[in-house]
Amino acid sequence: MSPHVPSLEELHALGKVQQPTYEDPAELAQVLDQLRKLPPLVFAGECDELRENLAEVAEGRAFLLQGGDCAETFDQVTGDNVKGKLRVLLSMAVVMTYAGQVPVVKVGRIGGQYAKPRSKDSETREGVTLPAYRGDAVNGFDFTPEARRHDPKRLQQVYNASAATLNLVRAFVKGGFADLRTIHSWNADFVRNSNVESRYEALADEIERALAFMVTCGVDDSTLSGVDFYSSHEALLLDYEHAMTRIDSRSQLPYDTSGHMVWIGERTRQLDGAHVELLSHIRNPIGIKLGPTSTPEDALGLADKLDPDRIPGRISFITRMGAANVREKLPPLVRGIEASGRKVVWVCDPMHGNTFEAANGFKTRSYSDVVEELNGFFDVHHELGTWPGGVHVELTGDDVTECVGGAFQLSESDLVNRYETTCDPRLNRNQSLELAFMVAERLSDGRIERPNLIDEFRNLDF
Ligand SMILES: O=C[C@H](O)[C@H](O)COP(=O)(O)O
Ligand SMILES: C=C(OP(=O)(O)O)C(=O)O
Ligand SMILES: [Mn+2]
Repeated sequence: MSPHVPSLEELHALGKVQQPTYEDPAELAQVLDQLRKLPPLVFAGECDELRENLAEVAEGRAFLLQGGDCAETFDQVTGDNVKGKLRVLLSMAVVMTYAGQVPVVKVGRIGGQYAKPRSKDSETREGVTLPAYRGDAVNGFDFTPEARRHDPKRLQQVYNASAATLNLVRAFVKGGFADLRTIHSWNADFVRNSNVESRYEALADEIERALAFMVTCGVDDSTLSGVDFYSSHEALLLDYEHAMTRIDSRSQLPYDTSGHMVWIGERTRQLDGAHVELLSHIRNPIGIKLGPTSTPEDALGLADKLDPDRIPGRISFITRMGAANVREKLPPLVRGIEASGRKVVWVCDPMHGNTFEAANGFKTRSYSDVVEELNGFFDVHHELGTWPGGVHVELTGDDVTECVGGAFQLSESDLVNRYETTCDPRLNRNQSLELAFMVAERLSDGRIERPNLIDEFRNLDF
């Protein structure tokens, strides 16, 4: 490894925030040795390509859609599950591209999102206290001492599960599943009679007609058959991310090859901490979560440390203020960064600042709070003249009942029906598509200054 990347020991010496505690260091060392020998999961060139796409977002010429599970699990690595998530993300992207008239950069919280930071180290049920579940990368969800033990062999399973997922994602997005001409079939088994369903069907009809027209006119339709889709996860486990960091043979620069984009969470963004240090050395595009306690100085310090050369597309600030805070807390951060002359990607995570416990004990979020935070995000950027670059959401392709509200007006008493997440509540398929229509409306309602694709099209030299 390049002398520029600190050793694992040096990183751990900077602190062990949110890290597992393993009983047997030799067992961990053996797993990490194995991981270091395995092939990269993504290629450095793909990370560069995503960074270039994100540079377009930073310039206001594209929009980022980043979404997927809060916590992926090993037993959900199935064809149907991966297909379901991809289907909802691609449908959302189509809605935003067509109705919002903006190119959409598509990034999944997928193929690596297996480790979770927690607010408490332990969990107590009926008088029994055990270590908290920290994601399948660290321990098991079952409430038993065996399952909750931190097991380093799980890191090998993270690699295997990520490889299987990414393999299928690549096959789907390039192998015909994402072909725009099949857009109707993506949601053929939609929950019937919903307002979202009919809006989606109408939009799909319009797109079909537009495509048929293009093809009739002789426009080359080969570009319709596949899309670019990238993977991302929180770079939480230093052991794993360090082991997956490799020197790119073309550039001799280090990349974290566990995913295309990695982000630093709200709980691990300490400027002098190990996570910021490791990510300052890798060349992937980086996300940085910023919660309501973030100051402009925090954001500037992180930007300077993680992107001293101001590489376009390198940094995305993923703000997660909460619906009640966004209008007050976001503007100083945006002003501070803009005043430094930096062009970053501003992304709204409308999930993590809006979690609450329902009366029946389920951890949930209200769809209306999610929309409220997004509206605040769009309004703030509109007022400051900056580009609201993207949205980062926790969602699933299934018809789960984890967040309240939305088209079907899920109530707290509905949560029990299909509550399947192992960590945070996710938007279901209807709620996700509803959100995509809402975002598309905000992007195209004329309030936000942006390139007009129709004008650009008119000026094309045929
Ligand atoms: O996904 C984010 C965090 O891991 C999660 O919100 C923490 O949840 P907790 O407060 O239940 O630990
Ligand atoms: C842990 C997460 O978020 P945050 O770091 O913003 O709390 C997450 O994205 O699941
Ligand atoms: Mn989460």
